[in-house]
Amino acid sequence: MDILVLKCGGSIMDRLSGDFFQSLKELIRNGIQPVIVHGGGPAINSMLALYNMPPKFKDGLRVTCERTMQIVETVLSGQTNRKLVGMLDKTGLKAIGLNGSDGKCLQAEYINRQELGYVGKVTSVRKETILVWLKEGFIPVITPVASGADGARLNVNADYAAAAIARELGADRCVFVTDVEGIIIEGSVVQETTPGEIETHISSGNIYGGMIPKVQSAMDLLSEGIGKVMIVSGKKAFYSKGKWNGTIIAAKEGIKK
Ligand SMILES: Nc1ncnc2c1ncn2[C@@H]1O[C@H](COP(=O)(O)OP(=O)(O)O)[C@@H](O)[C@H]1O
Ligand SMILES: CC(=O)N[C@@H](CCC(=O)OP(=O)(O)O)C(=O)O
Repeated sequence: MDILVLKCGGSIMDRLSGDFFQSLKELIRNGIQPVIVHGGGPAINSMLALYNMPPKFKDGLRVTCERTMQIVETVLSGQTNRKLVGMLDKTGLKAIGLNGSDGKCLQAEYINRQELGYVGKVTSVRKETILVWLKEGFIPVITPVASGADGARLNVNADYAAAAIARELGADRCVFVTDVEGIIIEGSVVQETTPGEIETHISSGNIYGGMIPKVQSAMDLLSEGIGKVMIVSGKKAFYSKGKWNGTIIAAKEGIKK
């Protein structure tokens, strides 16, 4: 079974194009089984604003108090996940929404409870909860909320959640869908890059902000044997007529997309 883990970023969630869904259809026709993990940072920020709660981040992770955690779960699980499952359904694709804490699919530990509150790092993925749906021909759509050992819900960065899921499923490919066409350096989309080049671009400030958890996850996955990691845009086709569009990050040069 060829599995593709696709992370859909909050930056693009409301702007996913018809071509994006056509790409998914073509992949499925070619025997690839997608698993989707979604984000939703901007939607969480909008809901927090309604409660006059300014968003706070530390090293790219949301500082999450108990009240914020309730809002994170309400927005991600109750709105974003529903919306995405609805869009897939409308396109004629069978999808099933899962909260990461359903069936203890995602288990996590606190990263630093004092500094970040209810923020987790995935420690294990119960893959049966995902595989059971794949076998039935559904696309699992997973919200990055995990169960902590103490029963608390933990907020997990969606890029890292997608990487943990790709790793556990032994996915063939992990694709980060975002609002840019790939890694852009000096105004041009890079077609292919390697961990060595990425480290240089991070040091020079050419890769920054929300792109960092994606390339960090990519480098971790490559070192663990997931051979193909991509950054693609949700505004256009990321796969069409058997060809991939976007940046491929490969362990060494010359890996075909
Ligand atoms: N070198 C780069 N190439 C492209 N985008 C970059 C780069 N460095 C930083 N970024 C930023 O990363 C953003 C994508 O990350 P983010 O906003 O967190 O999206 P998502 O919600 O999809 O995870 C881009 O919109 C861009 O502003
Ligand atoms: C701990 C942490 O930061 N969690 C993220 C989860 C959502 C997410 O990752 O959404 P994007 O993919 O849109 O960034 C958050 O609360 O925003």
